[in-house]
Amino acid sequence: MDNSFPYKLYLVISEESCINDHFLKVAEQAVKGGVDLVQLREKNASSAEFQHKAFQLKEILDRYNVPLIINDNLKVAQQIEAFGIHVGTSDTPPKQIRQNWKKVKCLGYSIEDKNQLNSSESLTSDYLAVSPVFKTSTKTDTIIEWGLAGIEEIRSITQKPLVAIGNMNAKNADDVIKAGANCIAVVSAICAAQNPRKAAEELRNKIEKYE
Ligand SMILES: Cc1ncc(COP(=O)(O)OP(=O)(O)O)c(N)n1
Ligand SMILES: Cc1nc(C(=O)O)sc1CCOP(=O)(O)O
Ligand SMILES: [Mg+2]
Repeated sequence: MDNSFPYKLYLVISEESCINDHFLKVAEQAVKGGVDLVQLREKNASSAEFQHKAFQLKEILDRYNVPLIINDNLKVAQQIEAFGIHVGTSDTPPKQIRQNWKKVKCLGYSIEDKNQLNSSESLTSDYLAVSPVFKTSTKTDTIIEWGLAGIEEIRSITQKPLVAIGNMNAKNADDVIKAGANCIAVVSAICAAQNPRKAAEELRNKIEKYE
């Protein structure tokens, strides 16, 4: 498998998803617990607010050498010199991102349909997100639910690193890794936890058993 994507536990964070503490504190605790990649996903913020939050978050993550991915917004990603960007089928397509951001180090793309898998958009991406593995109330504008069989099928078609997202938690993380995912991405399992560090540790331990 591709060494250029060594990440195993991916936190997708927003200010509003952090219900028990400030999002910057949640992110730092999550990193201490074993998160090794973070995405800032602010669907309702203005670009200026998004950029401000991203700067603050990047300052913390840089101390731990944990890369920051920006959701959707190429300008914000470039302005804060993020590690990368995640886009889906309704966003700026990956090839266009590459053309406009030559220095992008990590480009993620959501897979909602098998037909996307051998497309040039997927081929130019650094990882593919299985979107979603299981239905989740955190994001409801999705099409299907891949399930474990879906991960296995995607795994048989592509060699790209696969990120599993959608209702991921410490109970299902091992099955998802066994099915062929390389990395688990979570929102609520960490952002809504009473103790984000402990929640991250639990997930990390589960994942590492299958490394
Ligand atoms: C790691 C990861 N996987 C999937 C998504 C979803 O992206 P997208 O389909 O573009 O939906 P929005 O997040 O923009 O609502 C993601 N953000 N991160
Ligand atoms: C940001 C995101 N993208 C998804 C996709 O299916 O592409 S599901 C999702 C939210 C995942 O939240 P939780 O861990 O709380 O289920
Ligand atoms: Mg998007």
